[in-house]
Formats: sequence, structure tokens, C-alpha cells
Amino acid sequence: MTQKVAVLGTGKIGEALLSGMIRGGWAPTDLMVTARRPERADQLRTRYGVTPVTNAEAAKSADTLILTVKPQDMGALLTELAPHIPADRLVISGAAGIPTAFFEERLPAATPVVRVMTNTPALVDEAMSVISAGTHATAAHLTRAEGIFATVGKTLRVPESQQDAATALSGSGPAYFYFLVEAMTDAGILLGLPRDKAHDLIVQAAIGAATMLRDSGEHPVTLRENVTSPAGTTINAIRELENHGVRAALIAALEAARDRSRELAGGNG
Ligand SMILES: NC(=O)C1=CN([C@@H]2O[C@H](COP(=O)(O)OP(=O)(O)OC[C@H]3O[C@@H](n4cnc5c(N)ncnc54)[C@H](OP(=O)(O)O)[C@@H]3O)[C@@H](O)[C@H]2O)C=CC1
Ligand SMILES: O=C(O)[C@@H]1CCC=N1
Repeated sequence: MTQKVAVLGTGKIGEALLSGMIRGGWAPTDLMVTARRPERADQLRTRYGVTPVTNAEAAKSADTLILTVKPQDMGALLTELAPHIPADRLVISGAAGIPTAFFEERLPAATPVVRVMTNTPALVDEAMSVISAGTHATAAHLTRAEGIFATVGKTLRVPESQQDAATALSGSGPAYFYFLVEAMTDAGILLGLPRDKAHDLIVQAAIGAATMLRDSGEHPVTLRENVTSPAGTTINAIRELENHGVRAALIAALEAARDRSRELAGGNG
């Protein structure tokens, strides 16, 4: 029998996953969504042909529940769900920071919980989804979670102790690259290029660099050295990046993201 999946709290990440599952061949009739606002529920029904239901209905009738509300809203959602969840439901959390123990304490005994940190490139099937098992999740539950998230990109299993670090790297990661593109586009303006041309040049440089990082098999240092000619232009830029502490800033930035993920562990922000 076909598995039914419900996405509870279908916002940006929930919708990215939902749209990817449909692109990947899931029938909208096997998917349910929940939303807090009726107009959002209508929007999802119109866009994807999925059935909006209440959280309680989802808990009763879907085999897998994917919870994609904000960490601060998770406690309230679990209070709402707990009375309706049968023992065999797989609960997948997509929230930053909150450990599987938080769910296990609030849901019926032995509920299998899997924690997944994905990212917004799910919208273009290039997500990185990092997956960990809770106490009662079996290999079959992990495989089911992987099967769902593989429709939107790559998956990787890690011990739950590495989830906060993974959140800092790949969960938040796209934002750092957008920030860099924004800053380098500004640099293009300073150098006299029109904004649209500056944007196109730096985005294509980013796509080319990302593709080589993924496909060439070369270490990033080698790839950078190949661009950096003796007494050329690139080394002047690299010296400025080092003078301004960009490497240290990135290390500190990701450490701060990891620390915030740990703080969210309380589930109430
Ligand atoms: N954005 C990102 O890049 C990533 C986010 N995440 C995680 O995904 C989760 C969601 O983030 P994001 O998609 O950005 O946030 P959004 O605010 O876009 O989505 C959350 C949605 O949940 C809805 N909601 C809240 N409470 C309920 C409820 N009780 N019942 C039904 N719906 C509810 C909200 O409704 P309303 O619209 O009314 O507020 C909102 O639409 C977070 O836990 C975050 O940590 C993980 C990886 C990456
Ligand atoms: O900023 C956040 O908290 C979420 C989690 C990872 C990416 N966005």
C-alpha cells in the first residue's frame, strides 16, 4: 500500500520539500499539508493539488509526519499532535536545533523520530539533507526518511551530536553564498560595472566554481592556486581577504550559527 506523507507547517522549507516530492513522482493524493492560515492552505491546494488537513487529521491518517514549523512553534505543535499519534507513526523533524529527545518526551512512548536538516536548494533539487535517528528509529525509518529527502537532493547520515554543526554548514550555508554574491556585486558597481552585468558575472563565476568543486575531484586549495598567477591579479585580492580576516570571520560565523542551533534545543527560542 502506498505510504501517505503529511507536511505539517508548510512554509518555505515545507513547500520546497513538497514541490520536490511531486517533481520526484509522488502523487499529490498521497500527500497532505497543514497550515496555520486558511489562505495558505488554499494556496497549497491550488499550487500542488494536495489536500490541506488539520494537524490532528494528519497525525491520524499519514504514515509519516514531517514537522516543518519554526523551532519556537514546535512545543505547541507537539502538544496538539500527541493525543492523536498512533504508535507506528514516523515523525520527521525538519527544525533547527531541537533534539530528537524533545519529541520523544512529548509524543507517545517509542514513537520513532528522525531529525533532518535540509536547505532551501531543495527548490532546485540540490538540497543537502543531513539525517539522524532518534532512540526508537530503526534502519527502515532512516531509509524511509532518506527516500523522501533524496527527491530534493543529496542526503547524509550523521550522529545526532553533529547536527548543530551540520546546521551551521549546510542548513544556513546557502545564505553565506548569497551574502558573498551580494558583496561582490557591490564591488562590481565600485569598479564601474552596471549592476545587472556585475550580478551575471559573479553568479556565473559561482556556478563554475561550484561545479568544479563538485566534479573535478581537486582540492579547493589546488583549484584556487590554478587561478592565482605569479604577480597576477588574484593574489592581490587574496592578500586583502587575508588582511581583512575573512577566513577567521567565516570560522567565527559558523561557530556562532552552531551555538545558536544549540540554544534552540530548548524549543522555545
Ligand atoms: N529556511 C531555511 O533555510 C531552513 C529552515 N529549516 C527549518 O525549517 C523550519 C521552518 O522554517 P521556514 O520554512 O523557514 O519557516 P516558515 O515560517 O516559512 O514556515 C513555518 C510554517 O509553519 C506554520 N505553522 C506554525 N505553527 C503551525 C501549526 N501549529 N500548525 C500548522 N502550521 C503552523 C507557519 O504558519 P504562518 O505562515 O502562519 O506563520 C509557517 O507557514 C524551521 O524549524 C527551521 O529551523 C531548516 C533548514 C533550512
Ligand atoms: O536560520 C535558521 O534558523 C534556519 C535553519 C537553517 C537555515 N535556516
